[in-house]
Amino acid sequence: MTLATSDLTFAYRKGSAPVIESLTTAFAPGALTAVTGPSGSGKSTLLYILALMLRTTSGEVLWDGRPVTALPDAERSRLRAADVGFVFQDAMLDPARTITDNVCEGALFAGMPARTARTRAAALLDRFGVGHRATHRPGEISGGQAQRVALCRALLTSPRVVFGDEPTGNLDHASARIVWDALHVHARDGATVVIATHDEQLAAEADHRLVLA
Ligand SMILES: Nc1ncnc2c1ncn2[C@@H]1O[C@H](COP(=O)(O)OP(=O)(O)OP(=O)(O)O)[C@@H](O)[C@H]1O
Repeated sequence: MTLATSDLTFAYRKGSAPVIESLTTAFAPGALTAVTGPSGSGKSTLLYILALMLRTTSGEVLWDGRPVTALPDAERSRLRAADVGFVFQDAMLDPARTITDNVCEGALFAGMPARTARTRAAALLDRFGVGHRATHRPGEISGGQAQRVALCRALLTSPRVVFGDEPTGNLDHASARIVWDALHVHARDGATVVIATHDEQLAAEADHRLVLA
């Protein structure tokens, strides 16, 4: 899916200085774009806007050319559940639920049959080396393992769009490599992947770069 912004401006409060001003850009399918820029330049904010978690103050966000800003909340949630995977800097797993249940939750919300979700979850957990933790709870696994679980959750529906907000920020080099490469492979498979990062080495490997000031 092609994501685009047209003259996008965003301020957190009415009358306050915009965090993003008059941004017109596009993110193509089949490519990983690294969004870089100093702390506070609006990288996370841009991802939240593109993922329909925040609404623009003015300007438009286009999903495959369709304006999505003015859609009702329920429709925006439905689009997000159907098409978007999101990996945050912290894995943000539900501590009360098993690893498998954490991975499946969003897909079930998006309407995937439970049996399909569990089968896919098992395959993804195995692929990322955490299959042996499937019945454990988040408190019983390491930070690097938790982030791989979050990656499985983001990829479970094979979403057409995946965002990463500093997805490797808390990881050791080996785990960061696993997460980054998986996101890059997902892009190569045709998805639109947009990652905010401070990691210059990884950003240099991206297909495209958007630098916020
Ligand atoms: N919920 C909020 N309410 C008000 N201001 C906010 C909110 N979230 C972020 N901001 C402000 O918006 C600006 C952009 O923040 P954002 O988190 O998007 O930047 P960033 O480039 O991702 O930063 P970092 O690299 O430190 O994560 C900052 O000045 C920040 O203080």
